Amino acid sequence: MRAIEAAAIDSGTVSGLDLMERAGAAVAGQIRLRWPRAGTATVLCGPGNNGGDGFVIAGHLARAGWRVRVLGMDSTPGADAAEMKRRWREIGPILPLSLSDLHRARDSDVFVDAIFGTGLTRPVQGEIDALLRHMGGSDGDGAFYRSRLVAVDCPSGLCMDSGAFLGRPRGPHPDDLRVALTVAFDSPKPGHLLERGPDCCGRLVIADIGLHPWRTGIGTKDGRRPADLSAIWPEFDIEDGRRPPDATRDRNAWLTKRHSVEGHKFHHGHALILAGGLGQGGAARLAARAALRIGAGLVTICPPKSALIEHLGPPDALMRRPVEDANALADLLQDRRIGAVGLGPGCGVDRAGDLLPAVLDSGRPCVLDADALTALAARGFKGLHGNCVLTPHAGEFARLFPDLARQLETVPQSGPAWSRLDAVRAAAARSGATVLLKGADTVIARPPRDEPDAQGQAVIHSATDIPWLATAGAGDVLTGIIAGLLARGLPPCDAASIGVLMHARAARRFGPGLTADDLPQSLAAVLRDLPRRDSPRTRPAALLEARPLRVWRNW
Ligand SMILES: NC(=O)C1=CN([C@@H]2O[C@H](COP(=O)(O)OP(=O)(O)OC[C@H]3O[C@@H](n4cnc5c(N)ncnc54)[C@H](OP(=O)(O)O)[C@@H]3O)[C@@H](O)[C@H]2O)[C@@H](O)CC1
Ligand SMILES: [K+]
Repeated sequence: MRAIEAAAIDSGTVSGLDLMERAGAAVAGQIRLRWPRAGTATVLCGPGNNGGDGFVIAGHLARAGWRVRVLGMDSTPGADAAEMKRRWREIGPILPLSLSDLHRARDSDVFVDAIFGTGLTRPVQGEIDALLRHMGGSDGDGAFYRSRLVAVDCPSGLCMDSGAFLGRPRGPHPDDLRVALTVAFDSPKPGHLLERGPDCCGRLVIADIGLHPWRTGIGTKDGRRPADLSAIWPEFDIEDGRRPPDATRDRNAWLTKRHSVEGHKFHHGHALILAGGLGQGGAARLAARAALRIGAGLVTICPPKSALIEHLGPPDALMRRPVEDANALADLLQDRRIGAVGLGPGCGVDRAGDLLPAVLDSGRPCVLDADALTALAARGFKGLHGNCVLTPHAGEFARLFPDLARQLETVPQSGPAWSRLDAVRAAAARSGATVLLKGADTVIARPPRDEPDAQGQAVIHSATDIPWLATAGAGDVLTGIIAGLLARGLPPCDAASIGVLMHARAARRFGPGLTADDLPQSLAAVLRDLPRRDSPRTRPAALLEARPLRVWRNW
């Protein structure tokens, strides 16, 4: 964000003051949309540009007839924020940013948190810490403030690179400041989407403050993007009322092609799902059904001979082929038409460990999950290659990368804090495979291509609105979706990120009461509703993602 902002200011087209004015106006506009009747507002302003935005908000609300109280600090080192402070002083006074002055403002309809934004570098301390804890609720009236709090860019104290509160143990904490509405600028930051971010930010509105030309590179001198924001924010995850970008519609057309274009089934790929011993076949069958639904032309489930009987029921579209051991699998994989392999769900650790070398030696794109990950943790990463996708949940991640998992648990003392994004990127670089760390805030990273120290592309898929997806077998379905997409020819990182997106959409579409068996069926409805190039009109409902993010323009 800093790089994009700097590129915009360097171009001479906009000044920092312009951006601050647009940012403040956007927040004031959102407040007036949510609280249409002018009331009483208390604006809490910190020392930096976040505080500068606060002075602009105060001015806009005052001109709209609100009774505005501003609590601020003596020191405002930045020139832009100092100018906005000076302009506010022409309208009204600035009271000290203290707990006692906050208590005197209990009659407010709205409290604006403009204390710290993206510039937070260390844990908040002293009087401001006490004030934030009070509003957070551990020793105050949290529910009272929460329903009235609007955060500028983020709730103060939250690190925007990680979604962790600096100076606090990872995970929910009674002191965490949670707000009703967060208005952030241009793009969501990782901290809005990871860890505590989704819960603490409340409703997240992304305000467009005119930085698009510099985000996309149109406005920069060399046409380059100053930062690759798509790395953290897949564009197809936004619902902003516009037509989806062409790339999204092309992708959607590709996803649904299997169902609309004539072609030989082998053109759509052949996925192999390896299954385990008798009585363990459900997980692999869930994966196989999902691979079929996402459009793989052929899917074969491969249990040992003794367990074949378990797979003789529906779905009839599924092919069965016994695979006794690694040699039999290596023979089978001589067939070049087999495009991808799924290994792990219900396989048993011993069998997964036995089959793993044959899968890896074949060089075939593969998804390694569940028991395959346990086997991998025991044998090490040798043989993994760029076409492998690992899909660990937190526990499996800790077994595979214990040091990275430990680092994720330490109390962050300075910003930017080590984040899930950092951890998964490091895991991808170390293992040489695409790594997908499952959770409500899923992170996917692919290994850096050339330079060993470079960071590979990464994607965050934050979906805290579908808690019912945490159900037995949901992970097995994800394995199957990704295996199906790999078989159809998608590169591993795309297969993983589109797979997670479709998986979440299927769950959202079905709603509460979901079991993993319902997911493959629900996928069909999701595919049917994808807006395509040939769609008569876009269907915003199909674009509605994780937590609805709205892009709002006011300039
Ligand atoms: N992105 C955009 O396009 C636009 C962004 N805009 C806005 O700018 C915001 C970012 O502004 P920012 O960089 O000035 O940082 P901000 O969060 O205000 O605080 C930094 C100050 O706090 C201090 N400080 C830090 N930690 C501290 C602590 N624990 N305890 C005490 N002090 C601490 C730090 O001082 P220092 O670390 O040097 O001691 C510094 O003085 C961004 O969130 C958005 O609202 C819009 O105006 C325009 C368009
Ligand atoms: K803030």
